[in-house]
Amino acid sequence: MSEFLVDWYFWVKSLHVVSVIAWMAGLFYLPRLFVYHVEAVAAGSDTDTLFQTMERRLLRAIMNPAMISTWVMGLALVATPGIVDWSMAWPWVKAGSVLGMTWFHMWLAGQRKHFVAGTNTVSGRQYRMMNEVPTLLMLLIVISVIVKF
Ligand code: HEM
Repeated sequence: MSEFLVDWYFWVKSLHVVSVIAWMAGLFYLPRLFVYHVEAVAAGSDTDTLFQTMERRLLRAIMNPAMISTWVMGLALVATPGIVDWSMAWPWVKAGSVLGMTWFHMWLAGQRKHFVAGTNTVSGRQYRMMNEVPTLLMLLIVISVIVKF
């Protein structure tokens, strides 16, 4: 198994980065959709239904598969011999940050359900502020994995 992971290292890492790009696109875009949904759309209108469809498809067709693939490829890289040195700080910073990113994904999925049920209480301003969470975590993750402090 170790030999297999070493042989496929660059392919696995390429798929990891491609999955990350798709996941991050959704993590940045879905809160923006929520901002417009809460500020400009009347509950029960045709536009409300349209936004709910866009949000459901973005989450189910892009973000969920991309998150799973990011995790699977990332854990395969962790299991590849010689890649992660747990005595350094960067793997811990990255691990904490990806757990934070996964929590943010789950939070967005929960908010989508609130829009469907008509029970959303989060304002457009709060969604704008939450939109900074993936930006900060992405900075931490990319610096960790490239600078390797
Ligand atoms: C979800 C769990 C994740 C795990 C377990 C994971 C793990 C890893 C590991 C072990 C590497 C290999 C490092 C190396 O080859 O030296 C890596 C590479 C990389 N990861 Fe992740 N990662 C995850 C999520 C993410 C996320 C969310 C991002 C971006 C926001 C990200 C961005 C990258 C990048 C850009 C690289 C390539 C770095 C390089 O080759 O220099 N990863 N990841």
